[in-house]
Amino acid sequence: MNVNDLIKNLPDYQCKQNLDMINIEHIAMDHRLLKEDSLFVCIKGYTVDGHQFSEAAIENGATVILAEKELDVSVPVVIVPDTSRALAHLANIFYGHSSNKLKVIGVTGTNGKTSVTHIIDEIHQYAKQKTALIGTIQMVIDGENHPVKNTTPDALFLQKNLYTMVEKGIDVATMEVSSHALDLGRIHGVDIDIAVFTNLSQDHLDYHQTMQNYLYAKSLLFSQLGNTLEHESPKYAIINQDDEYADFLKKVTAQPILTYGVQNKASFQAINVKLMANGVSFIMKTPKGDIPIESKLMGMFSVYNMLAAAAAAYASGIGFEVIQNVLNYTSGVKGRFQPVEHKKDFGVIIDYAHTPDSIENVLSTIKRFCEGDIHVVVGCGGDRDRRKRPLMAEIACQYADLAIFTSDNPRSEAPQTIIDDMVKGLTYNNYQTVLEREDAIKQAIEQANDKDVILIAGKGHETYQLVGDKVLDFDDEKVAIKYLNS
Ligand SMILES: CC(=O)N[C@H]1[C@@H](OP(=O)(O)OP(=O)(O)OC[C@H]2O[C@@H](n3ccc(=O)[nH]c3=O)[C@H](O)[C@@H]2O)O[C@H](CO)[C@@H](O)[C@@H]1O[C@H](C)C(=O)N[C@@H](C)C(=O)N[C@H](CCC(=O)O)C(=O)O
Ligand SMILES: Nc1ncnc2c1ncn2[C@@H]1O[C@H](COP(=O)(O)OP(=O)(O)OP(=O)(O)O)[C@@H](O)[C@H]1O
Ligand SMILES: N[C@H](CCC[C@H](N)C(=O)O)C(=O)O
Ligand SMILES: [Mg+2]
Repeated sequence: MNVNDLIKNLPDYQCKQNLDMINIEHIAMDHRLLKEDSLFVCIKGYTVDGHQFSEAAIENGATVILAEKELDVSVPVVIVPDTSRALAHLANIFYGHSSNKLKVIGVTGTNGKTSVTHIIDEIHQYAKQKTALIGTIQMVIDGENHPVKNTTPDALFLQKNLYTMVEKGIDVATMEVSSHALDLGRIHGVDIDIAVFTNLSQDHLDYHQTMQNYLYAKSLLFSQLGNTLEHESPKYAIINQDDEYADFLKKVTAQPILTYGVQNKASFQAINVKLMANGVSFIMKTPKGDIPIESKLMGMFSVYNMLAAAAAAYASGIGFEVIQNVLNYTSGVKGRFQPVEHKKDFGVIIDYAHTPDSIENVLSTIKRFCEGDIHVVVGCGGDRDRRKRPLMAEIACQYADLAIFTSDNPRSEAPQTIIDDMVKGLTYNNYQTVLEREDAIKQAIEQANDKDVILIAGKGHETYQLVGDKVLDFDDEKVAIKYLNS
């Protein structure tokens, strides 16, 4: 593609060199991944400044550079005020506005994004549509799995893969949209058709500082949903009516709104909810009548996730028979309220709860059916919101009979400091601290009696422990099975 054609719509670029003869085959933001005839985009990151790699990028095949300042290099430099912002738009143009050719469903909220996106994807698959899924665990394009670094990838990775999806004939792409992604503009240029809000509670204050900023970041998904009703297919905002921020988000969007909830009247409302030891049942009131649901998923939070997914699927044009069938058979996502198979007479559940609200939801769900004691093994991530640490510990002690505080991805922090932050000011004494996660799981299992339930929280599907710069193998399920069988 000719570089002039690529950049001509950028509002505020400057370039002293002639770009007429420069055609590029690729765009790259990492000099290590460059190919011949590439545009290299210098991004000022949190760790390093990509501008320092411009020489190396030229050696690796860059024929033009997008930067935020003049560079003394041998190829033309296009200067823009913000390369990240520009990249999102250039990648969208370069990859042929692929999101316009697909149905894109974006799900945001503190908890439940992975769970809801999986149900939405299952519903579309059941309706015989070709689907793609982007989120915390992986990216899946028509059944093929690809690893991911982020819950919502950077704009370049995202646009490139939306293009691949179009090439592969994907009908609908469902993606998690994190608050970081919204704040950093990773989805600028992505034409979202259906935007779903799960809930908002405390997390990521290391990044956003205040709940107000965090809410504002989440709201961008809804304000960016289009400002008119003239679209090829109608757009929808799907909003949890029981969340305290529902009314704010409804004002943010100009698009038609479908609400869901349990406590408040909503387009999709669950009534007669029964929370059982082996699932949930409820009547789903919908714009087209009442639908009984009997699901294997556990807890009130799963009722919300199913309502959100059902509303999104309805907005996407899927019939209620399909929606009902999928809600009745879906068995959830790896590491989300996942029972560990073993022969002992107590239960072991692995769950990705890593926020105060999700820990509370999961523990209160277990409390409903547990006939013995509840033990919880939990830690808090390093280099993440410090303010959630004491809250998570407090809730663990409040709901569980025994809480074992341990490590969960300490990253650059000292594991003991994180645990100290958790227990500082705790008025409960039903806890132990065990630095090594493996020892914590072992001790929880050794202390369990018949009918007890052990919740191993925080890591869910993760198969690693991030310690300093190291990625160490660690799988809660495997470790639990090792001690359950010994
Ligand atoms: C804070 C943050 O968002 N960081 C993201 C950012 O990394 P960074 O700013 O540190 O990048 P950097 O290493 O400084 O590099 C700057 C530039 O130089 C380039 N570079 C770098 C090194 C080199 O040798 N050559 C080179 O060209 C890089 O490709 C990049 O373009 O850009 C990277 C590439 O896009 C992201 O993977 C990375 O996410 C990190 C891994 C991360 O942990 N992010 C978290 C905070 C995050 O975004 N989380 C959300 C939500 C999680 C949730 O679900 O709750 C998410 O969506 O994942
Ligand atoms: N609707 C919900 N409300 C509150 N808690 C939930 C909800 N759905 C799931 N959870 C809890 O939150 C945990 C994480 O769920 P899930 O992975 O779906 O969330 P997520 O929003 O994708 O998280 P992340 O931000 O890490 O990607 C689950 O293991 C469960 O404990
Ligand atoms: N996407 C979340 C996941 C947290 C999971 C937990 N295991 C941790 O490391 O804190 C984050 O990066 O904040
Ligand atoms: Mg997720």
